[in-house]
Amino acid sequence: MSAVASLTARPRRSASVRTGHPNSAGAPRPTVVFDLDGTLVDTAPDLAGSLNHCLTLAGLEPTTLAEVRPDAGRGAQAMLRAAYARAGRPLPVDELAGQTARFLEHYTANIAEASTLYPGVALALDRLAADGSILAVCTNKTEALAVRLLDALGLSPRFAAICGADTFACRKPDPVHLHGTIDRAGGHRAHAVLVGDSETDMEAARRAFVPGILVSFGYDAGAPVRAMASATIDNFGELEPRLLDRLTSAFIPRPL
Ligand SMILES: O=C(O)COP(=O)(O)O
Ligand SMILES: [Mg+2]
Repeated sequence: MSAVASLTARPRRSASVRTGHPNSAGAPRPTVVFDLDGTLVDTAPDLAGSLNHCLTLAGLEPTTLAEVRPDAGRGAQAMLRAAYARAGRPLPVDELAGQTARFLEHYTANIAEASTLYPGVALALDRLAADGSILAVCTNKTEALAVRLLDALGLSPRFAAICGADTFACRKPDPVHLHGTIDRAGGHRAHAVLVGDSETDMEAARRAFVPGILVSFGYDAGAPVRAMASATIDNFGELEPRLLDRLTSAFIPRPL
């Protein structure tokens, strides 16, 4: 039998029921959980815009996108701390608190001005959904900001669950966040993967006993993170059902 014939002979998964239990053909439906910043969406331009809004009001020079990008997935406080450090200016606790509130207010109002989907995201989500995968988002943005961004980009209806840093008691890398997302999506923990761009994501996957797929184009894809990943993809064309089947069927958690 040719490779094509053997693939087409494989039972198709039913996309009609939102549950992780096997469909009538007996095939388990994979749950594909995505990180947001640096994985589905390049949010660095809008994050840099909000950071520069804060820096300018504090009398500091604006920072460049290249300087912001490595910290773009680490939250507002990390970006502010790094920018003040680059400028050689101390950042007392009360100023950090005020600047964080200012950052979030500006970012909420400008969340989808210059943020863009990474190439191939929409097609990959179509393809995975057509194959019967359950799709979900697990991000360390707050849930409200994540929903706001995904709404603005027209992506929200594609996901069975969108869970943020404040959805559960714990956030990534705590496995509670990833397990809760899978559960809320109606998925099955033994047939799930996490697609992410950072050490936080790969650590969350490892602690949740779920394969972690690293995207090499995100904000944090250095050698240490690659070593933690079960697989690395260079574009969304590589996120294929065959890869998910291979990872979920042969997954042996790495030792702690
Ligand atoms: O906003 C953050 O802190 C990071 O968001 P992410 O988990 O979607 O990368
Ligand atoms: Mg990220």
